[in-house]
Amino acid sequence: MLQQVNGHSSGSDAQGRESLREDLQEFLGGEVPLHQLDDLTKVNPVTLETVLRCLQARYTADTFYTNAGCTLVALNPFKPVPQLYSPELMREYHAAPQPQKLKPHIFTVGEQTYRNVRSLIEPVNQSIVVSGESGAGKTWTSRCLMKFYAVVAASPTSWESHKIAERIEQRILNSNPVMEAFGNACTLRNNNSSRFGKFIQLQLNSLLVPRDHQMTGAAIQTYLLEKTRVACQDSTERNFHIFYQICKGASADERLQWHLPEGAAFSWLPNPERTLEEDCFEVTREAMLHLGIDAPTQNNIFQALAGLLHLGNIRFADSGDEAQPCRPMDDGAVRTSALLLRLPEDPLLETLRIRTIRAGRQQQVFRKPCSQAECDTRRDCLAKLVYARLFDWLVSVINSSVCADPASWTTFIGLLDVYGFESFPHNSLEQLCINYANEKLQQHFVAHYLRAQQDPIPPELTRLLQQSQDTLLKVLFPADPEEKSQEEPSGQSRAPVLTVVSKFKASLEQLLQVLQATTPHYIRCIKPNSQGRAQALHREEVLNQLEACGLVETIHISAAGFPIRVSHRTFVERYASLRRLHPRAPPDPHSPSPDEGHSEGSPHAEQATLRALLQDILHTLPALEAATPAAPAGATPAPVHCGRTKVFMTDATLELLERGRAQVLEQCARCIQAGWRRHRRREQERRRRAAVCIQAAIRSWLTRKHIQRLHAAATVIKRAWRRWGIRMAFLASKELDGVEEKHSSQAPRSPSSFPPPLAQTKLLRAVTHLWPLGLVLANAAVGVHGFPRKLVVFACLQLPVGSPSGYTVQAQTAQEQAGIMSIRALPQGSIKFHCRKSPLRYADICPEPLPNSATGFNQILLERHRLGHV
Ligand SMILES: Nc1ncnc2c1ncn2[C@@H]1O[C@H](COP(=O)(O)OP(=O)(O)OP(=O)(O)O)[C@@H](O)[C@H]1O
Repeated sequence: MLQQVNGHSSGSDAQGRESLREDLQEFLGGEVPLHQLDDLTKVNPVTLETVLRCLQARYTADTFYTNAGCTLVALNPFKPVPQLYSPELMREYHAAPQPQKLKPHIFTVGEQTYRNVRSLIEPVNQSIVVSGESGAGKTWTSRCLMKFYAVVAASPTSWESHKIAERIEQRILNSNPVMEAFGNACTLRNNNSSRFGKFIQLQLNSLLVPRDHQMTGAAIQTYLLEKTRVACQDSTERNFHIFYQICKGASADERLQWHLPEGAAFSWLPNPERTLEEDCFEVTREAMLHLGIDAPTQNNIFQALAGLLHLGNIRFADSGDEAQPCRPMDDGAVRTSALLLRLPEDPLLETLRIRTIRAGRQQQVFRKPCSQAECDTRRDCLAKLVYARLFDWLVSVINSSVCADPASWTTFIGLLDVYGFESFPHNSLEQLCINYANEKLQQHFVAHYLRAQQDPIPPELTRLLQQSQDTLLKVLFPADPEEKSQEEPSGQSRAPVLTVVSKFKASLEQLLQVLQATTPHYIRCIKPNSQGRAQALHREEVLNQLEACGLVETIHISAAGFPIRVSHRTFVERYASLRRLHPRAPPDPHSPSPDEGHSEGSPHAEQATLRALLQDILHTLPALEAATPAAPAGATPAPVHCGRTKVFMTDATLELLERGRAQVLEQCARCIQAGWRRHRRREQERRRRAAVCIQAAIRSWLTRKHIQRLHAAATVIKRAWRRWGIRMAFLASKELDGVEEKHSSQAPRSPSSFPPPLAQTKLLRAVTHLWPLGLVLANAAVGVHGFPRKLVVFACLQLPVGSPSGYTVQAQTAQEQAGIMSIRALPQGSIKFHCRKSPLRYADICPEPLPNSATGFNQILLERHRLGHV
């Protein structure tokens, strides 16, 4: 039953029984299934066997990444798992509040480094050391990490800067196929094995948007290209991919031009019949084009490579006489090689066969024919020299294409893809344990490898290549006198060897210096089987790798120890704000201060102050733990120890501190926001009041001005109106008087016609008081006629009845009467009737009534002589 439950096959051997016992234990104990253990530190007990079983269970469940304390273990799936590297997943890890809570992944490491850079905690720059044996997946991992940064560190600002970033990212990704074509080869262990070490510095810029770092460029540094592979390959392996690519992918024209006929055999091109997915010439060409290597330059490069292939076909036959140079077995190979490398044929042959020796004080030159073996070595050396320079040149071209201006980047994340051997940047105590086995291997490797690389270059080879007419070779081998003197140090035969070694040492030291100034992260790639088969984990092979990399020791140290170590200063700088959460009571003034006894500013005083602050911070930990929602009651306190210069803690403690810090920062942010809002509101209110004040002042000023203008205008109008009124009154009175005078001058004057002053007064009174009655009577169309009417009128007007002939009330037609509004008797004896309409011009529009005149209506004179007709 157990076998069915756990899916293990039965076996009679001891291993099978052991396995069964463990299964039983696991089953009865109800432990978490092994494949669900995300961290190898949780495996109990931590032994090679249990770690291996856990990895195996996870591998079977298609779970390829597992944490091992500070290291991420990556099992090579040996099959495409697209959903594991999709941009969506990259974004998910990037957006997660706590990526370490997600499933272990290289994106967790990538995101952690990116966040560390953004947090600006020293050391800000980060490095990821990807290690593992050949074929374990280091290059794949580095490539995925580059893609991850290309996605998450893309510019979100302007469209233009986004495009620039995209272009740079594309170039960085394009450098991969080129580097792999020229630097990778199919080996026994890996079809696409990197034959060089690589440190990629991804340059990030935070100048545009602080705290949002974007990838602005990259710099690639390569180490120890295995150039011997150009001329010496194992019969089961292959040369660098690029040689196969040009032989298989060249067009008919190119074949002609490069002298690569179909099916041609080259001794430096073993296993040409094996076609790999890496033999993609078009992809390499396309990528080269994107990196700025144009078609003619590419042509030049491929022609030189074809020249090297033909060089490899040159075979020498022993002359049998030491004094005679060896004879080439195939003149055609020499000719074609010289043609493609654009070298003079005879000097090429001579350089390969004859050694020049300078000796004596006068530096006399001796020419010594080489043995057949020496000729072969010189030929190989020539090829290696050309290929190594070409590779370096390519790297420099890639760098000039992807490297950002130093002023445009502030931080970097370094990806170290170390091949074949281990190279951790820090060699502290646990690294000594972890890497002990690796150091042994590395020692062996370096000793072995360096011996193979100690490529003395005969100076005549360099001189020969400087004679080439080929544009590319001229660039690779400039006739530089300085270089010449370096490579030809007047007969000191060991000097070139020392130069090569010291160059490698210097570049390695430089790399270690760079790494030591960064925060390192480790990814350990494990190869489940050497055949590259999916779903197959060979226990022995994996066990060897686990042992070699000291993974169990790493887990022990991570589980039992304190993998996080931070200097006092950094710790205080980062977590000082935690004291806000739980401030301690002020110190007793009578108790001695921590720096008492130390002079101010002295290192001791500073250390004492730091320690006091440190203790304050550490005292907040229990409260922080209690505030954690998931914390079980009575949980053990977070493990942390304060050393002499550093604070030692576990991942859990770090997480707790970080959570507390985030809480404080949030509170501070809220406080700042509230303060800012208050300040902004006050400022707005102040501005509003000021605006109202200004508006009121302007309005009152405008109103005053308006009123002043109205006043001035009114004065002008008043004056004009008065003048006009006076004029109109004058004109009206003149007009009325003129008409009257005219009539009076025409009428015969008798003494009785002049009423006495009393009559005049009465008449005026009549006009004033009785005219409405008179008006009524005068207008009465019916009832009163003839004399009675006349009498009524005269009585109304109180005119002297004795002189009725003196006044006449004219009877008018009905239409004319309708227009009469008033009657006026004038002393001269005439009566004026005011009508609605009048032919008079000025009297009608006179604004002010004259004294003794009716207002508002026209006046019509009744002529005296016509009064009799009434
Ligand atoms: N995560 C992965 N998913 C799918 N296949 C992978 C993965 N990692 C590695 N591989 C496969 O394993 C092969 C070897 O990987 P890679 O070239 O990265 O190994 P390496 O450690 O760089 O080897 P070397 O040191 O020889 O260069 C790849 O060609 C690929 O087929």
